This record gives sequence, structure tokens and C-alpha cells, in this order.
Amino acid sequence: MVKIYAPASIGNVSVGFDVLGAAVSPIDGSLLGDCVSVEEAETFSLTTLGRFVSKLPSDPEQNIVYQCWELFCETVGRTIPVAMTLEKNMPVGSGLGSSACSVVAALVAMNEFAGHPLTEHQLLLLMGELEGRISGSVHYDNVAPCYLGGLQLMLEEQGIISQSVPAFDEWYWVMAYPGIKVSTAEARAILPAHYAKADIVRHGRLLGGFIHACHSRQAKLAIAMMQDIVAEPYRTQLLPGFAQARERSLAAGALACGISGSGPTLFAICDTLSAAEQVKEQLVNHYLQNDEGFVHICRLDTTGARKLG
Ligand SMILES: Nc1ncnc2c1ncn2[C@@H]1O[C@H](COP(=O)(O)OP(=O)(O)O)[C@@H](O)[C@H]1O
Ligand SMILES: N[C@@H](CCOP(=O)(O)O)C(=O)O
Repeated sequence: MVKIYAPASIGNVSVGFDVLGAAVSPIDGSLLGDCVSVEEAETFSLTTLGRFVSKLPSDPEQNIVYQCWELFCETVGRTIPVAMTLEKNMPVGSGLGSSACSVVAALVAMNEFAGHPLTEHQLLLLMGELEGRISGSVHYDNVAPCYLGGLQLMLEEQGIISQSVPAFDEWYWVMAYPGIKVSTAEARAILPAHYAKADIVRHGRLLGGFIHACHSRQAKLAIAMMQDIVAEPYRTQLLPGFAQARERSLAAGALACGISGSGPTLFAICDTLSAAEQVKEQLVNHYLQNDEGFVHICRLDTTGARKLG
């Protein structure tokens, strides 16, 4: 039996729409992500468990894990009968890369079980394709950090999909999921089809500046560059209380604050644990909307998908 855990991720990280992503894990040691197990069997089966199992499509063939198995078998050229189990611990439509967690855990588990027939690059291509089926277009900013860990920049040139960018070890990433669902496909559909030239120039300056600041170890400059002019101005309307929660987070000591992926999860960066705790308190009191919501203080997860058993 093979069991793989795949962590939550922050798509875009404000400044890199579709091209920057970060994997995160709570500092209290809890596992914020999905697990997929694969066992030998006579015929294929998929069992689903976990806190958010009731939010999955009722038709098992609509489950992205089933589609992972199907595409994996097609790619390796043989049907591999297995019993798969998905532990759905990530809320669906959360902006925490929930579908990416399932895709990455399922494909890494199948590849491990089958004796590694696919390379890292081949797996990433499949992950992007499957994520694209759900969100409406291929983007690697959740699957790449979820699989490889850390802060990842999508390159998609010269046979390289993604490479890691050095982040700042002192940063805490406070993640607040309010408990409501936002569909990534819908949050992508409301974005403009075209942007003004001035916005394109500014976006290039911000993203280039952020990556430069990471490599030259200028944390303050990196924070100043973390501005989202591509998605946040349009998506805020989908996120009740986001603007106020951001103001409260910044007032409580956060250095930067933005939408995680397409939301509704908000992330805030702090450089001390005491600031992260104060921001957490504000978000628990003012951003959560129901019992399903939660706030975690996280660090960058530099490992990515890993074997638990
Ligand atoms: N294993 C799965 N995990 C999450 N979503 C799934 C899964 N299988 C199918 N789905 C469907 O994918 C959609 C969620 O995708 P998306 O809005 O991109 O979520 P997220 O932002 O959390 O990745 C929902 O319609 C959900 O029913
Ligand atoms: N770059 C994507 C990221 C979507 O992340 P998700 O966690 O909401 O699926 C986008 O912004 O659309």
C-alpha cells in the first residue's frame, strides 16, 4: 500500500497570476491537505472519506481522482486495477488548491505504486491537464508547489515547467478560510479578457521586482512588490468582508495580505509569531462565516507531496 499526502497551496501569491505559487503547512503539525492511498486489487475502486467528503461530486467518475487514475493508465499504456482511497481534508472551492491536492496525491501515489514509470516532468504535465479540466484552463501555480514544495515560479520554456524561488524563512503565512465556496472556473470567467498597456507594464515591474527581491534577499522590497492588479480588483466582489479583513490584518501587524488562489481564503504574511497570532485572532473574529471556516498559522512547506505510508 502507498499513501501520499499533498499540501495546500497559495496560487498567484498576489503578484504572479497563474505563474507563482507556494505550498504551506500549519506550524502546529496538522496536515492541511489531501491524502490518497493505493492498494493492489482485482478491479478499480475509489473510496472517499474525510471532513469534506460530502462536498465532492456524487458521481464517482466526476471525482478528479478517478480521472487521474484513468489518465495515468492511458499514459503508461496499461490498465492498473487498484483500490484508491481519497481522504478529502481540504474544503472544495476554497482557494487552497483543493483540486490540486487531490490530483497531486493521486498521481504521485499511482506513480509510486506502479514503480515510477513517469518522470517528474511527465507527472507535472498530467497534473496541469487535470487541473485545467476543473478550472477551465491549464495553470500550474497550485499543482507545482503542491508537488514540489516551496515557492515555485512557472517558466514553461525549454522543457522546464517550474523552478523554485528562494523565499524568506522568517515569514509566517496566516491562512483564513471563511467556510464558503468560490468556484475557480467562475472566478476566472469574471476577469477581463484584455488589460491596459499601463497595467501590463506595472504587472511586469511588480513580478520582476518580487523575483529579484527574493533572489537578492530583500524582504522589505519583496513585500512592497506583492500587489495584485490582475485578479484582486475584480474578485473582491466575490469575497464578502475581504477588504475589511485585509485592513484589520495589516493593522494587526501583517506585512502583506491577499487572496489565496481564486479565494475565498485570504493569506497574510507576518515576520514574527506574535504578529501572526494577532492577525489570526482578527481573522477568526472577523473573516470566518460558519463552522467550516478555519485559520492556520503556516510556514512554507518546502517538501511538497510526500509518502506517509
Ligand atoms: N477530489 C476533488 N477535490 C476537489 N474538487 C473536486 C474533486 N473532484 C472533483 N472536484 C470538483 O472540482 C471543483 C472544485 O474545483 P475548484 O473550484 O478549482 O476548487 P479549488 O479552488 O479548491 O481547487 C468542484 O466542482 C468539485 O466538485
Ligand atoms: N491562478 C489560479 C489559481 C486558482 O487557485 P484555487 O486554489 O482557487 O484553485 C487563479 O487565480 O485562477
